[in-house]
Amino acid sequence: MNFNNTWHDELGGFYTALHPTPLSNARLLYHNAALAEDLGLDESWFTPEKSAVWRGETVLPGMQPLAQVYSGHQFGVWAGQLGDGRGILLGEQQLADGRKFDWHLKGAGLTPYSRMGDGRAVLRSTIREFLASEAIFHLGIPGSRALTIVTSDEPVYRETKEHGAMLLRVAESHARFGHFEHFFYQGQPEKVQQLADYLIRHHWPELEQESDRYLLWFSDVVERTARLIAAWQSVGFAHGVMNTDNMSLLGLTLDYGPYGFLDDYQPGYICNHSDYQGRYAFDNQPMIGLWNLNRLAHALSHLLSADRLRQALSGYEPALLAAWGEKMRAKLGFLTPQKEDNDLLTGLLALMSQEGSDYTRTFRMLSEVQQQEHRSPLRDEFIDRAAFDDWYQRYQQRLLKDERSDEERQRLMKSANPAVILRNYLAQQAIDGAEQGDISMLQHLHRALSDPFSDAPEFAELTRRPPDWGKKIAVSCSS
Ligand SMILES: Nc1ncnc2c1ncn2[C@@H]1O[C@H](COP(=O)(O)OP(=O)(O)OP(=O)(O)O)[C@@H](O)[C@H]1O
Repeated sequence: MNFNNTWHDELGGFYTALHPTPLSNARLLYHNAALAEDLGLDESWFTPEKSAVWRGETVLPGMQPLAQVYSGHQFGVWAGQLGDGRGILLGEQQLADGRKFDWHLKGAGLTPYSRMGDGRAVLRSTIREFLASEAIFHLGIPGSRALTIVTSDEPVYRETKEHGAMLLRVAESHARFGHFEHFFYQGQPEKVQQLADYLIRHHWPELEQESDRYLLWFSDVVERTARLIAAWQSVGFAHGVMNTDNMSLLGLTLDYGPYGFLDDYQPGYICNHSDYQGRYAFDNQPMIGLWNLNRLAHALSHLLSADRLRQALSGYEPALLAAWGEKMRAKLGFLTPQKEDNDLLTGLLALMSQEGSDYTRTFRMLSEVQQQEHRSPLRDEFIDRAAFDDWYQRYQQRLLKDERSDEERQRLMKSANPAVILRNYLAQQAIDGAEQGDISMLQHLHRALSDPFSDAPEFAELTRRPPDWGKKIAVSCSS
């Protein structure tokens, strides 16, 4: 196991070095065996004796634990200094194949950036983050991943008393838009440049020798952000807290808090009950991505002229539309683009919104349709049958244009339309069980989310439409 910490070695002034503070009577509750294997960790790493690292009681050779400092805009307002208030970057794992992963322990105790917080995370939010990061990863969307969940007897107070917990999260990088904002607003443009150089050196090495490297790099950040948000929109994922301190420079999904996957298709869905204005509503995400990129561009204004920043930002909308269009065409089973595709897509989405159709189930049922099939079982899901029939007839005509077999199209559609998603009420069942010491639902859900495009009968009950109470679970920033 090979660890170092380049953030520590190359970015003095960007962090405070410190160790985690363990929880009382902490124990490993669950670990991600598939991820462990990918990271080269065998099962012996998860015995009680060797779990001290997951419990924050020890660090491995080569690790240099630290809390990063960053700032950010929260809910559209400059929030000033934030930083890792409850997370500690333990070190960076270097894998033999050249990949590199930050190991970050969330809920690891007080840091100089804890402000009014207690430095802790609770079991509920830790399980939510674990499951969501796995769900997103297996849907093929970039994001951090979760390796271990540690629970404890330490009481942590949110709305009620909860169990203190820790999550070991891995990500290619934890660099955030807020890192640049921090040094820009502190009047330290040389640090902005130092960080850009560091990121290019470690994550965009192919640009290092380019005279235009800052423009090329920022343009790629813009594109990655656009592609990430297009991917979220296609699977119905609402992040919930797209503050600039949660925006990854590498285009990863970071910080799974009060997120929600769409149940009913409501374009204006607000998953975060602390988001009173609906700033982070589902259909606002593409616009917020650009707003956040504009904040980042401002923080880079010593590195690039206003014209060049604008030039890079102008790539956002086309990149987002191209990525979203491609994903939505796959969801509809269109193999070669045709001019009527957009109308068919907006027609279906309008119908779904009017009817409150389940976003995931509707597309999955559409994946079963056969060419020239006059009556699809999907019809029974709609109250306005005439409107559905009209759309369906046009859809059938469109399918004929691809001249491919049903089998080929259905294969494409079933790899774009998941059967299982992480519905809030399912996550809540896993939490309720784990809080009583029963992790069977957590395991079951984790297995299902690891294979979201399959029709495996053992997961059939997870693909049902949620009960009404399940759609109303309130999720807030409290974590
Ligand atoms: N319980 C807490 N104690 C101390 N600081 C906290 C606590 N909860 C949140 N913070 C800090 O408040 C800011 C915003 O919190 P947010 O929930 O977005 O981040 P987070 O979930 O703690 O961390 P991350 O973004 O690394 O996943 C961050 O600086 C975070 O470290």
